[in-house]
Amino acid sequence: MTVPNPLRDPQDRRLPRIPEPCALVIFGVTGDLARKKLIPAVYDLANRGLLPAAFVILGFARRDWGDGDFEDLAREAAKKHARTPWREEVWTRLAGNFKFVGGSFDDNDAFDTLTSTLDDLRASHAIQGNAAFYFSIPPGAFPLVLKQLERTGAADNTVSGGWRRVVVEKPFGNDLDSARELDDLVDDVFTGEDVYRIDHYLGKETVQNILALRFANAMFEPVWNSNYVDSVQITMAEDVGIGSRAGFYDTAGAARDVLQNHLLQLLALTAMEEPVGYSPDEIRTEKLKVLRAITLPGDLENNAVRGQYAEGWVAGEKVDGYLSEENIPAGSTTETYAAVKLGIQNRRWAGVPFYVRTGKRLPRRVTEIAVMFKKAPHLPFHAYDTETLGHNQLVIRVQPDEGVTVKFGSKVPGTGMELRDISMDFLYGEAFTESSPEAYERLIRDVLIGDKTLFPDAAEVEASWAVIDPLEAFWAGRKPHPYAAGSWGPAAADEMLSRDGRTWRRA
Ligand SMILES: NC(=O)C1=CN([C@@H]2O[C@H](COP(=O)(O)OP(=O)(O)OC[C@H]3O[C@@H](n4cnc5c(N)ncnc54)[C@H](OP(=O)(O)O)[C@@H]3O)[C@@H](O)[C@H]2O)C=CC1
Ligand SMILES: O=C1O[C@H](COP(=O)(O)O)[C@@H](O)[C@H](O)[C@H]1O
Repeated sequence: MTVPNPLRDPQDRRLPRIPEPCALVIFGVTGDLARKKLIPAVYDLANRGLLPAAFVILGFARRDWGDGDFEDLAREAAKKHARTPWREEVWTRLAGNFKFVGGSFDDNDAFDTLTSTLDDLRASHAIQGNAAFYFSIPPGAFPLVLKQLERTGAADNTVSGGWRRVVVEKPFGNDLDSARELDDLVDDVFTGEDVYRIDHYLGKETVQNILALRFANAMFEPVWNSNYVDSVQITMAEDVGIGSRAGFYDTAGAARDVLQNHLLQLLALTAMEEPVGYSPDEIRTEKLKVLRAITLPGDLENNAVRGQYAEGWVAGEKVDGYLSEENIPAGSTTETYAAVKLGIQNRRWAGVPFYVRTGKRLPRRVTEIAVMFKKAPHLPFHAYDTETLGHNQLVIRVQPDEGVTVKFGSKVPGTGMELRDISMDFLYGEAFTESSPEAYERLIRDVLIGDKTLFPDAAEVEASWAVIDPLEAFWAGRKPHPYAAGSWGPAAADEMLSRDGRTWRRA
């Protein structure tokens, strides 16, 4: 046992901390994310007893609503999407704490009303001046809402007498330049330490477990490098299409929507060095070194593939192609699939390709990180006995079958010496009685208690755009490869790996 160093591990994380009295202000409270994730997460926190006794949830949207209308929407959303069981008594306690302000982002009166509502709550000692502003709104509206919060003084924690924090959804910017502009603006309006750039993948239990797996054990780290690893495959596949998000999605595409953030964060956690301690700064320092060391191959023509789904069949159901989705402009060349080979220029990973792919309308929803090991340098068996042996694999199954799989060769029972690959599985559902909190539940609580460990900082976001920008520039003006909905993406993505003598793992 050593004396704890408060810089390396600033808090005892075994005990759940209850936030101070506060308000959570959600902009875009009628939207998809707020209804499916944020409001249910607030209910789950209440259900687990992790909200302060004095807590107000304040919704803002373009509706002529009273507090009761908002409460009705929230109840329906929580009942439908919460992870924890429905308990009427929990809802009853939460229910009196809903407030609603209606208006558009360019409506000064609405923001004045919002600010005076927060002032009244502080004056009545309901929230002690503490408030977190959650931007669950189209990314293009971030600057306007920031300016409104600046104009009204609502962002100013010296005036409010408590803390004022802001949670900015992804994508943070549209490229490196716009991310920098947004960084400047958000740091002007709030102080840097009060800005939470959210990437909900970091709130997933299985993603946090990457560091535990790698650094709490002795057996993985010695082989976690280019001496033993042949390649790494990171897959984020979705069976859904773009749903009702055409307006946002068509301006973004798969690379900006998830590659720039979720997938590069998964890559950073997989490839980073051991942090000095489990504190926000130490972890970000190591992730940032990886993000800055990422390179795109010179030959992008053969190593970066973008695709767009055409009509097809998913889970036995005929579905439209992207171009027939509601509100998608005719002839759109936005990609719904992206696959790219990345390198990491450091001693640990030089020469190891990281193949990263994501797509909508693929056969099933699965996110995983597969570390593919090199083949054994020599086998003392006959070649015909080992025909079915592949690479050893360690697969971190992020979702939906949360767990870890290790794949290795084993003797087939019998008198001969035939070898075959087998799998050893760790399943969360079998190993733990505790249920995983939903990512947003974890992250909202972190915002309210002021823990930034799981939030990327400006430098990480900028380093990620520096990877994506040249890719987008290369793709500009090129048509994506069509792929049938329900397939694993364009043939060009398979060819990309086969040129390297590899195949995609069947996820
Ligand atoms: N949906 C998802 O699965 C995920 C979304 N995100 C991010 O979350 C954010 C929100 O996404 P999502 O919920 O899907 O978006 P939606 O389009 O479903 O919702 C947007 C919300 O913003 C409101 N809004 C838009 N314009 C204005 C305006 N001028 N004035 C007032 N309110 C306005 C809408 O209100 P109104 O009802 O009046 O139109 C609505 O409540 C985005 O940044 C997205 O990238 C991140 C991860 C996942
Ligand atoms: O951020 C986003 O993530 C969702 C997928 O999230 P998951 O937790 O269900 O894996 C994706 O559908 C959406 O396009 C993207 O904006």
